[in-house]
Amino acid sequence: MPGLPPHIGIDRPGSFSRSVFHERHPVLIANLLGDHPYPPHIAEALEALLAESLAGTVPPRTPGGPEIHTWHLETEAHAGLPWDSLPFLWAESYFYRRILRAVEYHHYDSPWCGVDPFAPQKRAQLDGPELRADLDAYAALEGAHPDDRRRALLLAALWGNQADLGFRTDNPDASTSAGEIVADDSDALWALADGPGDAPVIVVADNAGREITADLALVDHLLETGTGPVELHLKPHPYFVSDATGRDVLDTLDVLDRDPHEPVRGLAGRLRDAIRLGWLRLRAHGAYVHPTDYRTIPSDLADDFATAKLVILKGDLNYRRLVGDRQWDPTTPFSEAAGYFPGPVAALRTAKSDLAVGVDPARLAKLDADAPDWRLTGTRAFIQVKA
Ligand SMILES: O=P(O)(O)OC[C@@]1(O)O[C@H](CO)[C@@H](O)[C@@H]1O
Repeated sequence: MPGLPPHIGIDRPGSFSRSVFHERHPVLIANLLGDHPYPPHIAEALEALLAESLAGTVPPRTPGGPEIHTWHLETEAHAGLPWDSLPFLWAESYFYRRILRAVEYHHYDSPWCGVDPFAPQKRAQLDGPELRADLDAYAALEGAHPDDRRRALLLAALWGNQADLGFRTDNPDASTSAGEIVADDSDALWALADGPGDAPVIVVADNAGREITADLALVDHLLETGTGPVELHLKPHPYFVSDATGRDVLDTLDVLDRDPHEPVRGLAGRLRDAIRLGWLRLRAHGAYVHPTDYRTIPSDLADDFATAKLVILKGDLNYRRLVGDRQWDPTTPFSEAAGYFPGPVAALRTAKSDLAVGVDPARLAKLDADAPDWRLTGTRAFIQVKA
């Protein structure tokens, strides 16, 4: 779009975005082949997709699945281009769409129809010791001062974004503890969430497992302290390894139900009641798996965003789609980069890609000097608000 910085691409040797394709994706495909007894034709399709994405061009064929018209137009606009020349955001999104095609996720007459290729990885995190520790910490908040509890729930949802399994594909030992918050507009976030009226607060979820668990605890708090309903927006199908779908929310509630801590079981019970009563609305929308940024969201979703009390966008990919996955000067004010968004918006994100906006210039200089890879390690976080 005119007036915006150029897209982040995947062509520059040594860049993070290129490493996602050349280092992360080979591991990702190997994980899928190890996790499932795929028959030869599916294994070959996955290997062919990997080879094509490393050295080939975009074929003219529209990848199957829902919203075929959108994907037809997107494919038409990019067919014949070398993968190397594609914008990072578009290329990644298309890559995951093609994975679903390769594993026949949307093929009604395939036994693999509806089998989430990433389910084994998601299940492992739901059963893992890190989630156990998170739930212990949640239970320990019982009786905490309301301000401390509120802060703890917000920070758990923020740092929960470190647990994204796409990032962990080639960073298995990445830190899982809280790091530095580069921008903290949390007062503005609460001022909006606590505002009067019965318009919903919308939480646009990111990852399943530890992150959605923390998000659900935050949603419960928003329901308890707010004056309107909460909408939790989910992906309509698997995407970017650990992105949360409706199925993942139900699996998470089952895990919470079985927890030894009463406060955790109580959380699950309140959330189930809220869903039944319509206070918590689970929603999915095709726009969340489009290969484009939120400047081009469909009008029905834009209208929902415009009338919400606040939209909380979780995670790095939502951040990339909000401000645009572009070569922004990191000191560009957040309110400028996200100024077009149709309503009040808050981004909660740990930095796991090159993109950053709204960084104070003195802080930027220090971050760049102290830890040149600070944008990529998930150890720096952002809470940014555009009212
Ligand atoms: O949205 P999330 O889960 O926070 O992060 C998505 C992510 O894993 O995908 C991209 C690279 O594959 C990066 O933006 C980031 O590391």
